[in-house]
Amino acid sequence: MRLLVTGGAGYIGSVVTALLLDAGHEVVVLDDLSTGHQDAVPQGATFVRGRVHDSIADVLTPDFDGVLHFAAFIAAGESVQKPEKYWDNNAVGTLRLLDAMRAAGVRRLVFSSTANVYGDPDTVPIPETAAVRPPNPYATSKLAADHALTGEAVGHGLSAVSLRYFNVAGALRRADGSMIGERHDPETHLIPIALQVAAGRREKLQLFGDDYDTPDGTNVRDYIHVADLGTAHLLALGTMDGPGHRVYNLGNGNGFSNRQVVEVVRTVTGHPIPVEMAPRRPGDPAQLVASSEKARRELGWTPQHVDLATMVADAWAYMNY
Ligand SMILES: NC(=O)c1ccc[n+]([C@@H]2O[C@H](COP(=O)([O-])OP(=O)(O)OC[C@H]3O[C@@H](n4cnc5c(N)ncnc54)[C@H](O)[C@@H]3O)[C@@H](O)[C@H]2O)c1
Ligand SMILES: O=c1ccn([C@@H]2O[C@H](COP(=O)(O)OP(=O)(O)O[C@H]3O[C@H](CO)[C@H](O)[C@H](O)[C@H]3O)[C@@H](O)[C@H]2O)c(=O)[nH]1
Repeated sequence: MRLLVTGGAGYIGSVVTALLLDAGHEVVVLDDLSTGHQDAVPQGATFVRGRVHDSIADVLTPDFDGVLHFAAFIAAGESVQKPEKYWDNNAVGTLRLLDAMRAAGVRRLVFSSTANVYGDPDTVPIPETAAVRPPNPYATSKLAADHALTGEAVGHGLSAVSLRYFNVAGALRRADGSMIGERHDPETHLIPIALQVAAGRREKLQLFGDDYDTPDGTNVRDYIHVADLGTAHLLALGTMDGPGHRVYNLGNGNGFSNRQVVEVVRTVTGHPIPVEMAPRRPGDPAQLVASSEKARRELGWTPQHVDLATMVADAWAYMNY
């Protein structure tokens, strides 16, 4: 297929681009480099620098078979302080993409949604049928985009899949020995921050809140290896023929508290990780753990790297690569 990847210079988009190229697809990456890196775009992809809002109508010609839409701002905490930044980039950007797809007659779309839309769920692990209670503007902006996809499928025959990623970690090891991984600046995610402490690039890690209703009081998250996440995109693309919008949760069904994550980082790196308790970060749900039964059943998805220590080891190898 000839595919457009928005956000393909970012962490997950660059990994998925590599997997698409390895599978024989032709890939054009559209990215404004607002948080991504041009050197992260895998060799073999065509790179176009541009913002979705301004460039998508020119880039998306009718010869494309589909779009994978990763371009977004991703920091849930920041979104509480700057909601307009998230609504504009994540919700409005997706509307502009849908306009361009409609105009060009391109019908397949795989969208990066998020576990964050569930907020504080009634049941854990969380199925796709759970009530959505987005706890911050990042999550509301992503949920709005999900709803826009549903309307587009009904009104205009779009074939769309929203993949609701839980917490993505690790790095891709390619056949030639090269690696692709997470390189956010500033970094906001727990595992890479803990690894920066291990590497001596930060003095300590702040843990945001230990008074949640969880076993040790810190937030619980479900971590998924970026390579397994990438595979799900290829499987989803293979199932998209007719109109409709499907949603899949992608996680491993194992919850790790923030304290447990830090312990795994200590074990894997062999470095002490000094921790300082800090107040809660606004907009953080207490506990997010996935049920991915639907993805396993309908997409035939079977994650291969379910061990958190493997994800941390791969992220650590990438940091030292
Ligand atoms: N990282 C996670 O744990 C996680 C979890 C759930 C969902 N997601 C979703 O996955 C997607 C990718 O996340 P990531 O961690 O790779 O983030 P990232 O910041 O590494 O990548 C996003 C990329 O999109 C580009 N971009 C942003 N806005 C753009 C725009 N308007 N036009 C063109 N390019 C634009 C950035 O330059 C960057 O390269 C996002 O949509 C995010 O919401 C991520
Ligand atoms: O320095 C830090 C960084 C994070 N945390 C805590 O670690 C946990 C995980 O936080 P991350 O920022 O690593 O990840 P989030 O769970 O907030 O969100 C991530 O995963 C979501 C899906 O669950 C989203 O889609 C989002 O893009 C992505 O940032 C949270 O309890 C957070 O408060 C700390 O204690 N200290």
